[in-house]
Amino acid sequence: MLSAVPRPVIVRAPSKVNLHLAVGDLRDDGYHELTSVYQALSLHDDVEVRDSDELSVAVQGESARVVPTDRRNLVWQAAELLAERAGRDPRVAISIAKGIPVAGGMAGGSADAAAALVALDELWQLGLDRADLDEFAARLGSDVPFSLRGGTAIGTGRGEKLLPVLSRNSFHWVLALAKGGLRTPDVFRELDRLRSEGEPPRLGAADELMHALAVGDPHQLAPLLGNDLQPAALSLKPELRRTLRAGTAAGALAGIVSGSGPTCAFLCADADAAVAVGAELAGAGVCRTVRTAHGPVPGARVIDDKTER
Ligand SMILES: C[C@@](CO)(OP(=O)(O)O)[C@H](O)COP(=O)(O)OP(=O)(O)OC[C@H]1O[C@@H](n2ccc(N)nc2=O)[C@H](O)[C@@H]1O
Ligand SMILES: Nc1ncnc2c1ncn2[C@@H]1O[C@H](COP(=O)(O)OP(=O)(O)O)[C@@H](O)[C@H]1O
Repeated sequence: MLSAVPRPVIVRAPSKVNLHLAVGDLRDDGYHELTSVYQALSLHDDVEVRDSDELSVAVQGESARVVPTDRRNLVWQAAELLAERAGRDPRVAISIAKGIPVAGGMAGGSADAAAALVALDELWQLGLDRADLDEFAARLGSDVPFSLRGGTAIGTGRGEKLLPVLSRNSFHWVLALAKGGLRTPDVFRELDRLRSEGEPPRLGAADELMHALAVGDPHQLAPLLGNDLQPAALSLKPELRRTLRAGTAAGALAGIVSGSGPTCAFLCADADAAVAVGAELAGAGVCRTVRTAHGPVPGARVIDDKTER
């Protein structure tokens, strides 16, 4: 009798934008204390896992060339962690279809790590519960727990301690993808340098922003978006100032640098406005390429095939 070959598992994981990113002081462990309100966006990566003779990683799509395919890739580390827990060898071929810009401040690597955890739990039938997955996620990176959970959430600690945030309606975004990336540690370091020289203004509490999310009104939300890392990202990539100006000139309600950048995220009044802003921004020559997206969307989840929407 033929033994059944387990089918590959495909998991889709979202990108994120930080609607509010308040950065506190540098801790002894090298991380900064944060308050981050995350929203998961429809721009996504798909991660496929299948049984194989050895662990391997392949990457296609958005800037695939610059993504490592060895132990430096977070999906490799996720596979080793889960295999150790399951007491088995990580013999699995992992294939990543990237839609999320690499080193773009949109948590692409974290999305892939979260997707790999969910996919391998399914492939290897480990039956992990939410708490187990959260713990593995936090070991892989500060943003990975949010990539698992998705939706809209507030993160504290180094960003990994999450609580859901009530958010009504969908919000519509235009994303301006930059030429080249920014390394997250460099951006935090630049913020520390700017703070040692003077005091770039620090964000206050997120209460008003949370209220605007609960109401679901993009006009109310727009002026409340804020990111303490933005001055540092602009200091390292001054050309982003032009991108931000061009987005609001094109009709966006507001524009911010996404997380550690250099992607700029523009909040728009509705889906039609996002298409119009995207078209104008694409013609303005202020970024590498433009995408539209909406949020919130779910966290990493198994899908039947990559054509699923
Ligand atoms: C800034 C944020 C905002 O959501 O994401 P990105 O915009 O890069 O996607 C996150 O805090 C990034 O999360 P993630 O990319 O998972 O970072 P990690 O791998 O945990 O940390 C990479 C490095 O960033 C710095 N780091 C990260 C998180 C934190 N709270 N304080 C820090 O100082 C540290 O130098 C750390 O060594
Ligand atoms: N699966 C992955 N996808 C993208 N980058 C990855 C991945 N695994 C590890 N990396 C490394 O992480 C760095 C940060 O990538 P990414 O997560 O896309 O950006 P950000 O931290 O700005 O959101 C990349 O430059 C790359 O070297």
